[in-house]
Amino acid sequence: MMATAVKEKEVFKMKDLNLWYGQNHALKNLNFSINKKEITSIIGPSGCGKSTFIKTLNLMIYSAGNVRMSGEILYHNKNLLDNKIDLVSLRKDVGMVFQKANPFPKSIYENVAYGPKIHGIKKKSELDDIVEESLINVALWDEVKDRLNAPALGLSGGQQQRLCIARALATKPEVLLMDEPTSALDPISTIKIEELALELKKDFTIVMVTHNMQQAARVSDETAFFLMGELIEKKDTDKLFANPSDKRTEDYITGRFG
Ligand SMILES: Nc1ncnc2c1ncn2[C@@H]1O[C@H](COP(=O)(O)OP(=O)(O)OP(=O)(O)O)[C@@H](O)[C@H]1O
Repeated sequence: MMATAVKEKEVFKMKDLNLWYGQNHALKNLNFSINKKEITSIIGPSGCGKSTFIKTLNLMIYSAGNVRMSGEILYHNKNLLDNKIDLVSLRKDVGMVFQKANPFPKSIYENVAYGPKIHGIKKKSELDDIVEESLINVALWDEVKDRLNAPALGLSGGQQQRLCIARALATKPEVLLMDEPTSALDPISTIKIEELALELKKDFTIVMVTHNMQQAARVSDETAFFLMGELIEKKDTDKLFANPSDKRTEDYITGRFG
């Protein structure tokens, strides 16, 4: 018998998820879901567990070492905390981009072709198509199509971040995790990434950690407010900002702390 039913529109469902770094109880009894083809923002003050949480969704959290978890993280009907999970295939389905763009010190082309090559695609024409499609998807193709063999590190910060998103998209994931994807970018590059996220949610499910409440308000369908490892509330972004249910959410979004 299946322990938990997952609704069709739910991509992830957390059930009593707890996480400890050694003795530090960093995530406490999380129970909520992430919906398909929506943008879900995770907000909250520094140290509340945003990055920890987002890294549980593709189990990158294991690389922190000294981590213990209990409960369930259902990805569709699979519990990621079962030890049978194939990490390579999980990370193909659940891609991630980070605060600081981190292209490989290789060409623009090689950055995007890297994932598909690892997953066994060898044919040049097929790789070419994936590279083109991924770069079109992040609105970078026109800017780089004449210099695909140039070093990725020669791009601007905003372009590098879009390249990293293209790299994540090249393996055709279902979910894109974004951990403060714009905090190192100027306002114009930030808006471009936000517009891109809105475009991408037609095809992908996006989970985004952000320090920037205006950003959460601008782009996300749902917003989750974390405080000291707990989920205080999660609901439609408009409702959370206009009409928070919890005093602590209200204090945070009105700038009274954090
Ligand atoms: N690798 C680690 N080892 C031990 N403790 C950690 C580790 N990473 C994070 N923590 C602790 O877990 C808690 C949550 O940290 P986390 O980085 O998830 O918060 P955050 O909300 O993303 O913060 P910020 O907004 O500052 O990035 C903090 O108490 C932090 O010190």
